[in-house]
Amino acid sequence: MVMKKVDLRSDTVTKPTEAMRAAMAIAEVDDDVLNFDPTTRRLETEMAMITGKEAALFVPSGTMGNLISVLVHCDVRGSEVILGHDSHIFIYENGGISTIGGVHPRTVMNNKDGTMDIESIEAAIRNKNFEICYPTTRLICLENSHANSGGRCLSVEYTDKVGVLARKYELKLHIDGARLFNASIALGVPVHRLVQAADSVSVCLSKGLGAPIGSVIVGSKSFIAKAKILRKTLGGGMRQSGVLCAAALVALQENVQKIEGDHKKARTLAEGLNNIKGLKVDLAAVETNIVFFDILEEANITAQKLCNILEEHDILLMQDKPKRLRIVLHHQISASDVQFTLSCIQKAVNGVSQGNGRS
Ligand SMILES: Cc1ncc(COP(=O)(O)O)c(C=O)c1O
Ligand SMILES: C[C@@H](O)[C@H](N)C(=O)O
Repeated sequence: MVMKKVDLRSDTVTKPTEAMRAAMAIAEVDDDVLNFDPTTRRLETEMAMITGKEAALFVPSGTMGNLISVLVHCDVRGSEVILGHDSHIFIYENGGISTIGGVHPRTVMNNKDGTMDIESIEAAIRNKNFEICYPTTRLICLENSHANSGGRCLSVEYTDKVGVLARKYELKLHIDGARLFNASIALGVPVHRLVQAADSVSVCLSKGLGAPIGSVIVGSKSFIAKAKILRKTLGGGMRQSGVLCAAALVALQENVQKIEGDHKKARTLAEGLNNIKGLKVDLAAVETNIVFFDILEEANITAQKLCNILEEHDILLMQDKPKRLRIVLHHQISASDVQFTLSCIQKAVNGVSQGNGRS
């Protein structure tokens, strides 16, 4: 019997549901480069409506969504983007905005809650009177929810303030909204209101929404027109993309309502971990589906060793640092999976002899 893996490495690991596969099989498709694929257009129309933006564009990944967005806003040589020192764009996207786009990053420290101090953002904006030396600031990037802060949510009030600052200096605002639906559900704020201040947003379909592939960038019609050309330049123009978008449409119908449950499972897991001697969780940081936990010295086990022990029980986690691990909940993790994981971690950390332990 093949044991089901409890895959907690990320919310990017979900498999397409039967409903998604059925929709993919019968999707109405056409060439989305030569004209438009009807199913892709349906998804883009739906996402523009949900986010309150004029237009949308389906892209293969969140990394490409962010890259295209930054490069459209910073289309002049010598451009600079202000972004968090712990942002996904700065840390995990191979420096693409610079290596491909020639855009200069200007990092501002992220606070524990994923925000950047407004004053620090303003201080980082270049003085145009010294352009003989300075790059030109053209864009500010936020990330909501903020992955490396543990999935913390940026409030609509904060986002609006950054929007006011951007407009004050005639800058654009992009939001990396890979987990925007998680932030919306956690805050109880509609998606369109949460991103109202943004000129562009990149939303992942392949994370908490559970679609197998893709992201959507949204913005003005002129922004999306430029983005579509740049997507083709980067090799992201897809032909019958409706096969993929059909699954994403199912995800929008079926999985948004499951996100709150993911957050509850994350909370249960976080509280359970925090009750295990030798482990520490910042419970205040657990606002959505991501849980970071630290292994204390008294536990006398490394993150890698714990990952290895858990893998023997078909539980997969991602190591963040030598004594820190990350767990990401998604709709294919059950409440019993959470309890089984807690039980296995308890035994591994407390050094209890390992049985399979699985009911
Ligand atoms: C906050 C954030 N932004 C962007 C991305 C990039 O998405 P993708 O993996 O689809 O390139 C990820 C993770 O993958 C992410 O966690
Ligand atoms: C690792 C990172 O790139 C990915 N976005 C994740 O959160 O799993």
